[in-house]
Amino acid sequence: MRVGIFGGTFDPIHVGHMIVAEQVMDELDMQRVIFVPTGVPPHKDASSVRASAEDRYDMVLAAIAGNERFVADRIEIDAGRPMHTVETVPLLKERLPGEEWFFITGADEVSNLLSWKDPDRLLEEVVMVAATRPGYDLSRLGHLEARLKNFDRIFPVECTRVDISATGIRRRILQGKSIRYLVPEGVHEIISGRGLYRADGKRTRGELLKEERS
Ligand SMILES: Nc1ncnc2c1ncn2[C@@H]1O[C@H](COP(=O)(O)OP(=O)(O)OP(=O)(O)O)[C@@H](O)[C@H]1O
Ligand SMILES: O=C(O)c1ccc[n+]([C@@H]2O[C@H](COP(=O)([O-])O)[C@@H](O)[C@H]2O)c1
Repeated sequence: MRVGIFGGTFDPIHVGHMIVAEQVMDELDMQRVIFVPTGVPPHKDASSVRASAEDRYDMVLAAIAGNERFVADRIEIDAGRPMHTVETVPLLKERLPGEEWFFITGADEVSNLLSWKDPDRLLEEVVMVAATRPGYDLSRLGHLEARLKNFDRIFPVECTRVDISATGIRRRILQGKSIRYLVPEGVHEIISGRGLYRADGKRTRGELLKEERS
């Protein structure tokens, strides 16, 4: 069985992630994609993560609902401490069935691979899939070739490019703008129902302005 691991902060998970997961799965004939939301991020300031790990996990569950090949795993959330991918991957491989393992990332993230913990060891564990993302040219990966023993284990996959980012979605919410269709419907319901990413924790600026006017 071919399995893809898709790690991410998913703050929130959005349609860009779903397109990458589906198209990489299809292109590489994977039977399963495991979404692994970061608990305490190993590579960025924890305070830059806006939603709680539980909210982000619930949004991942809502996003993958209805796709029997997509599953989610809490390993990094339950750890309650930073986990580098090179630590997470062997634990998942021990616990779950699978013969061929891949780690799915956007091309932007792969181009930073030298700053990850033990990238060459990670590339022994998984083939790293670099999914195309608007604004990130795959030729930018060339600089890794001389620096990584296992550079040939990086596999670019051309995906439909959608210029959506979690940062852009959070910004739109703060501006009181709609994010409908940028995230799966179930994720939209969680964000609006729980008032996630709003400046006041409850209503958007647009909603407050509408209330003031009425
Ligand atoms: N629109 C997209 N197209 C291709 N890959 C994407 C896209 N959005 C995110 N990714 C990839 O998905 C993985 C997880 O991304 P992450 O959860 O950090 O989302 P993000 O949109 O990049 O978030 P942020 O804007 O907060 O940095 C990363 O490897 C990232 O490169
Ligand atoms: O292991 C590392 O050193 C490492 C450094 C940077 C990113 N990652 C992983 O890459 C995935 C995508 O990260 P992000 O910040 O784009 O959500 C996520 O699973 C991170 O844990 C891992």
